[in-house]
Amino acid sequence: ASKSHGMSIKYADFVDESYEPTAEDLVCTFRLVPGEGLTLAEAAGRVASESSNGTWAALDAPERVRELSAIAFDLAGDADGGEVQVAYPDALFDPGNMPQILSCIAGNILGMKAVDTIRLLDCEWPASLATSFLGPQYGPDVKTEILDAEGRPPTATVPKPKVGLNTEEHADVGYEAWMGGVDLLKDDENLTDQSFNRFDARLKRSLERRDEAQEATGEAKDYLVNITDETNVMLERVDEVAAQGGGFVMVDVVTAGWSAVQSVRERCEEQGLAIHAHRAMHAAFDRLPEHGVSMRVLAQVARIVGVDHIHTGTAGFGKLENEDTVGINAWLASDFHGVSPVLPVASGGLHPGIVEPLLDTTGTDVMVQAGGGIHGHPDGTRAGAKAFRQSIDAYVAGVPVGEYADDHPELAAALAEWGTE
Ligand SMILES: O=C(O)[C@@](O)(COP(=O)(O)O)[C@H](O)[C@H](O)COP(=O)(O)O
Ligand SMILES: [Mg+2]
Repeated sequence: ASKSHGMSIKYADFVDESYEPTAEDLVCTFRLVPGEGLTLAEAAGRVASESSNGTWAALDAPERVRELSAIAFDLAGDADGGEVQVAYPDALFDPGNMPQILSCIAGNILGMKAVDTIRLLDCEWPASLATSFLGPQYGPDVKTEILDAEGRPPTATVPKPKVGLNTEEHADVGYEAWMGGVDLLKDDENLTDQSFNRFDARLKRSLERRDEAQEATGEAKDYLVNITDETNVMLERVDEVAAQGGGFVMVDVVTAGWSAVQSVRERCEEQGLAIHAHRAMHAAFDRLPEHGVSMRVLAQVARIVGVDHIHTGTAGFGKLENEDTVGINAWLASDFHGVSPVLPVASGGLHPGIVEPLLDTTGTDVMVQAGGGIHGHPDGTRAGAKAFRQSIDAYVAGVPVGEYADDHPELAAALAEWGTE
């Protein structure tokens, strides 16, 4: 039977340099190096085609199918590489389904021979897609709606060693840190439900100690308990945290996957819990500048799906490589189709001596987390927590940290131990 629709679509049809995107388009910016023998336009056509509704063979398709095709435009560069914009009509997507959207814009195209390397750098999201998800329930409002951290960065601490403490030891570390002035105890990413520190017992005992510390300090305290596991288990744990009087859950959003995060977000809506997003494995996507998916796009996805906090790095001050912390934080706080902002989290190698340059760079609308930078304090956890809180209080008061340490011995000991770099 001969081709009947009269409309054949081939790679070249997916490029229109003069295309003007509409408000209904999802516009993605890619950095790519064309595969051998291809021009930038030829590679861009293949990217737009394969990430929307085309393939390598010329196809016969009715007009209405053609309307779902993406368009590559605004090509900047040459056969050695460049940046390409691709506009996807929102009708291509399944609103409220993040795995489907990512299967288009970050799917097979990352493995095509038509490009030597390709990186999804940024997205301009249409309101139709951005608002088809729940978005954050609290965002930065956790500072006042759940915690007593108005006008300052909330602080969190991960007990270190990362895993191995038993339930009582874990809750003790929490109590000491809370008594020292930290707002949030946080589980490490690899602490879930191991036999030496079971989830249920850890949750119950940590919240009991939290209640004691709240009583003693008069300040709201809470627990970023790691619920990451199989989705149904995570949903049960959301209910358990709410039943036990916790205000937050922590989810490793990259390893758990966006489908699971969406389900947890729905359950947290019912239970009124805030979601702390850890991002272990993000570097598999975003570390190499010429390939993968940028942390900026991962942060956009996290905001749209609806986490309240997400780790975005330490702007180069800590122990981990980070990309564009300040730019990503600015986007997480920006106006975005009425979707709530997200509170960025600075974490990884932080200690009281680098809080000042960090906040000078990021501003104070961040959460700051220190594990080693508190529990490694020469005088132990409570002194470490005090020193960390003192470095925040010094910054908010506008007093140089060295000067503040003059009459804050815990801070002085931390600066003596780790310096200010
Ligand atoms: O395991 C760790 O390394 C941490 O608990 C920090 O511990 P320290 O405070 O002891 O360094 C966090 O998981 C990282 O900060 C995550 O990286 P990011 O924030 O970049 O996602
Ligand atoms: Mg960790």
